[in-house]
Amino acid sequence: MKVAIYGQYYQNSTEPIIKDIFLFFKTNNVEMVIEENFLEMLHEKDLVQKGYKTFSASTSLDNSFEMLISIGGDGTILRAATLVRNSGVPILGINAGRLGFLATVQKENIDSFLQFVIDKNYTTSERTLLSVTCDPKNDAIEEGLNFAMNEITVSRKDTTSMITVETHLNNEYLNSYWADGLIISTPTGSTGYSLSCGGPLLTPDVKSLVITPIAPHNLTARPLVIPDDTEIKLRVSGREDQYLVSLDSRIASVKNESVLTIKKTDFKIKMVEIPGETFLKTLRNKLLWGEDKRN
Ligand SMILES: NC(=O)c1ccc[n+]([C@@H]2O[C@H](COP(=O)([O-])OP(=O)(O)OC[C@H]3O[C@@H](n4cnc5c(N)ncnc54)[C@H](O)[C@@H]3O)[C@@H](O)[C@H]2O)c1
Ligand SMILES: Nc1ncnc2c1ncn2[C@@H]1O[C@H](COP(=O)(O)OP(=O)(O)OP(=O)(O)O)[C@@H](O)[C@H]1O
Repeated sequence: MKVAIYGQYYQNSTEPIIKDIFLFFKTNNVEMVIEENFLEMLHEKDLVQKGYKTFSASTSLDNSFEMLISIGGDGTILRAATLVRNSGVPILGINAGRLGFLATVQKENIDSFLQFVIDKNYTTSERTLLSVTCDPKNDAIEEGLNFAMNEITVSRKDTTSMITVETHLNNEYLNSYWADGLIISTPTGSTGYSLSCGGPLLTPDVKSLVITPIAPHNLTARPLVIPDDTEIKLRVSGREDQYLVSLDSRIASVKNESVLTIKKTDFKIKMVEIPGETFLKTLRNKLLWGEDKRN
């Protein structure tokens, strides 16, 4: 068995996690291929021996990998998705961060969870992604990386003034949102930024997207759930020349009046689900459902 290992940061708390993972996989004869920048950080701290094979953003993973293990928080998983791309390699997140909504394995239980991996006793949950193209073309929206697992947003830049987001669905006019911005969220992203702006929660397997305005000044503008095969076109205007487009954690500046076309990608990202660690359990645990002792 071969696994890819990825992390974005090195902190003191990385050491015990790495030790646990490496010892477990070595004992079980699992080959580890490590993302090149992360391996450099581990070498600097003298945490692992030399001689490991590496991968990078430019050498895409293939289906000879059982999975990619992401060490960090949700942000690290979002970045891991840009390494996995359309390879079909599933992602398992070990939560070294704070919330860890997508990173489901707690660092205290690494061994018992990795045993499920060795035994191939896990399922995968397929996540819909969104892609964006810009007309005229915008080099800051990197070709090949123009997709998001959580959401694509447009928002105001360098101003407190609101933007107007003219929105068409399948070429039919929907609305011109007058707001700080607009979020187009996948079901995965529905528990992220969209939730903070009053959007609904979607389970990951729902075939829908959510359009959630960010602080709309039109008080009747509400989050809207649409089928995930909808083509969404946005044209932004505002006082500044440019506005911001975000794809999960990444941002680009786009010129006003450009047309953004957003639709789901033709590939999905697979997230590893360990027995007993379901989305519903994560909802209860991370959103503290059931903590109200009155019921
Ligand atoms: N006001 C907000 O809630 C807000 C604002 C900007 C971005 N975000 C989210 O942050 C993401 C980028 O992450 P980052 O690490 O670069 O930023 P960050 O460091 O600001 O962290 C954002 C927080 O959102 C959580 N998060 C990310 N994806 C999530 C998901 N699918 N479900 C539940 N929680 C999730 C993370 O655990 C983290 O606590 C964006 O995709 C967006 O969803 C949220
Ligand atoms: N490899 C790592 N080793 C140890 N700690 C890490 C590692 N990666 C991330 N962390 C910790 O997690 C924090 C958040 O990481 P990351 O940016 O991946 O997640 P996030 O998007 O902020 O989400 P979350 O709220 O789930 O932590 C970091 O600031 C750090 O404290």
